[in-house]
Amino acid sequence: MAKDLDGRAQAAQLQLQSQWQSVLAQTPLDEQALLKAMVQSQAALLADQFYAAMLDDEEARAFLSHQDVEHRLHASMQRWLIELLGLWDLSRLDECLARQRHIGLVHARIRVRVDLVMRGARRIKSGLLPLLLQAGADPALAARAALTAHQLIDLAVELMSAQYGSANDAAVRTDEAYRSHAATMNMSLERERQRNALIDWENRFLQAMMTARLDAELVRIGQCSYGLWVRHKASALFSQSSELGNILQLLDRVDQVMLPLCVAELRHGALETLRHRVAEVLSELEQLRYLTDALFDQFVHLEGGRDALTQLLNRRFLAPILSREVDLCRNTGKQFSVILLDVDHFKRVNDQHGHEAGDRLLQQLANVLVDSIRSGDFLFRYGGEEFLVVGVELNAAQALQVAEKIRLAVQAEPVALGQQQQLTMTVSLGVATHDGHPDYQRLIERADQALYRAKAAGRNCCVSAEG
Ligand SMILES: Nc1nc2c(ncn2[C@@H]2O[C@H](COP(=O)(O)OP(=O)(O)OP(=O)(O)O)[C@@H](O)[C@H]2O)c(=O)[nH]1
Repeated sequence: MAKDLDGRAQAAQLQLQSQWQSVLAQTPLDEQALLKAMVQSQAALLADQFYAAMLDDEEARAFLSHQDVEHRLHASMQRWLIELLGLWDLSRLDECLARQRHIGLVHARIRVRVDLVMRGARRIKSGLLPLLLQAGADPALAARAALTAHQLIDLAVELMSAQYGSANDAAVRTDEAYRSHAATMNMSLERERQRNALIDWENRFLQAMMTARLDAELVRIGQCSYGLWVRHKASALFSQSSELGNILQLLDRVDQVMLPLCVAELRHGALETLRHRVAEVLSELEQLRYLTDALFDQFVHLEGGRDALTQLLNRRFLAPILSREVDLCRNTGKQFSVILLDVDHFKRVNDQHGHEAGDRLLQQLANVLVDSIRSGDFLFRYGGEEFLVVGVELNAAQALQVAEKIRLAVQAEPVALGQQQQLTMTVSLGVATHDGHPDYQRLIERADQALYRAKAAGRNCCVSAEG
């Protein structure tokens, strides 16, 4: 079903592309020149008209009146018009189409309704002919040029709307895909099967090494049953998982780099070097086993929306939660903040103490975080060793205080690694407060930049995006 939808959406896009192409190819040069001259001198006025139409709508007024939005969107609206009506270069068509799709995605994210965009476009269209005539163009030529401009604007809006629709459908489809796969598969059986497939390949690899027939006999790991499962089934089932990307990279590394090295050593090398190469492959297989287990663990908990390791919220629930907070903030005027947190030098922990110790450290960190925030706040495992707090009804100064409290709590609680050993962990934090901008992605980006500054400032500190 999802595939059919994708296929249909692609066919519709190709159709729009070819229609756009023929408008560009068939428009006479005098029409092109007229539209180009008009849009270059009147883009600001047309953008004003577009916004005036949108601002008629009370809901749109709430987010369009944000100063930053007004400033940025007004400028990008002018660029959009100049590109649409002033650029008659077929070689840049792909770029132009991609831009329309991107605009559609942004609209979906900040939930600008499609009918509002169409209303703005209609206002622009109705202003075009008067502007062309006002510039002194021959009336017949002006009428033809206005018609061409209408076609281009319609095509652009259609492309945006198509993208808007698929962006909204995508989240639902992802859920459906996960659920329907889960329902039809016995996941613990599947996990066992893949474990065995990996062991099977390992045995064949060792056998091929012992009989020195690596070249002829051994199927590449990417081609064996485990590799096929990863590339086809796991990619569909676990498409949002970071482990999957790592697994694919490891498979490539084994096939492209490590096996050729083993072959070379078998032919010409010393036994000691060969042993070393084999050990390297075995260590990569161990890593694959770890990542594959993590993949399945995630799946089991995904249904509940929890991250498997830490039991915190999974980041795919971030979008609906932040959207709702943006709405609440608009209605109540109460600000909320996000705190993005990253463990310092976490790679060293894994390298020196092993992945299991790293996992334990992340679990303990999750507990400290839960204890440091209020029960109304949201806590996400944002990435591997990154966490995100959505602090509701929290202004910039309060959010910075919470971040500092978290930083001190983490530092104060060493992780027990063995009977004797303890490890003090530190974290860096970036804090950003919602400033009324409707796109929550901007808020996360600001927190991310603040976190980057905290790392650059030497780690184990908090930086606020508000300066
Ligand atoms: N044990 C464990 N390790 C993970 C997990 N997720 C990600 N990692 C590891 O976390 C490490 C993150 O390393 P980097 O991004 O280089 O950052 P860092 O070492 O923390 O350094 P800074 O962030 O610059 O202080 C990588 O080695 C990942 O493999 C997990 O769930 N468990």
